[in-house]
Amino acid sequence: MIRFYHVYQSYQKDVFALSDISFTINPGEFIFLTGPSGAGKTTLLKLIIREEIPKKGQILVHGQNVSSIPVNKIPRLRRSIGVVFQDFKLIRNKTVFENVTFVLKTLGIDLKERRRRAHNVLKMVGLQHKTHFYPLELSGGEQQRVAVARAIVNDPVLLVADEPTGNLDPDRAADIMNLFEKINRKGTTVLVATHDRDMIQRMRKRVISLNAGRLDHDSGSQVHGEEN
Ligand SMILES: Nc1ncnc2c1ncn2[C@@H]1O[C@H](COP(=O)(O)OP(=O)(O)OP(=O)(O)O)[C@@H](O)[C@H]1O
Repeated sequence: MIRFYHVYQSYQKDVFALSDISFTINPGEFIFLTGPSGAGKTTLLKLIIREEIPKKGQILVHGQNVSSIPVNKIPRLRRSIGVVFQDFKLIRNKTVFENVTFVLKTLGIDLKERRRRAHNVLKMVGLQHKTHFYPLELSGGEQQRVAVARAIVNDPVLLVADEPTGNLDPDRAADIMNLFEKINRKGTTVLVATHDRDMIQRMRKRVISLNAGRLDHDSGSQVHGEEN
């Protein structure tokens, strides 16, 4: 599903945001990616969605080498991945409904079906009553939940989330994690970057820890026969 093989990323000469990262994530796994601020978590997620290309090493996502994937195949790769960005990336002049169903519209899915799917996911995140609001009319936590709804509306094969509970109170954060677990049980692979140690402990999932760009620990490395 996802394989990193001796991956390096740098933004400045000889300064590495990621150094020699290798791991494999199998289909259907639920993984937390953790580590201090600046450890490289967001960078790693950006490499998976091909927002960036590694300086060295190989990354396979769904069997494709993301560095060499043709430009015209990138949209298809991205459509199979639901992403919750750290800064939500909601479109300001579109309503919650339009934000959540934007991708469905580009895929030619009709309004009735878009409404049905939006209703389902907005109910899951507890925002069905805010369907026609604009992002700036919502709290930070509500915007975050819209971003989660948008990420799952197209039943992605892989869900990638960068601090998806950072702006939420503990009860809401637990709701979102329960939702992710539910999605995971239906077969979606879930990868969540977070600082929240309590949540990680409570959830008892595989944990990959980064520190200063290096893979510090992978709780699943023996189970999954990795070479870290
Ligand atoms: N576009 C960029 N240009 C230059 N340096 C960058 C860029 N993006 C990230 N970095 C650097 O790469 C390192 C890793 O950053 P990254 O955002 O991946 O960390 P993180 O673990 O996600 O941190 P946080 O928990 O604070 O979000 C940091 O030292 C950061 O300053």
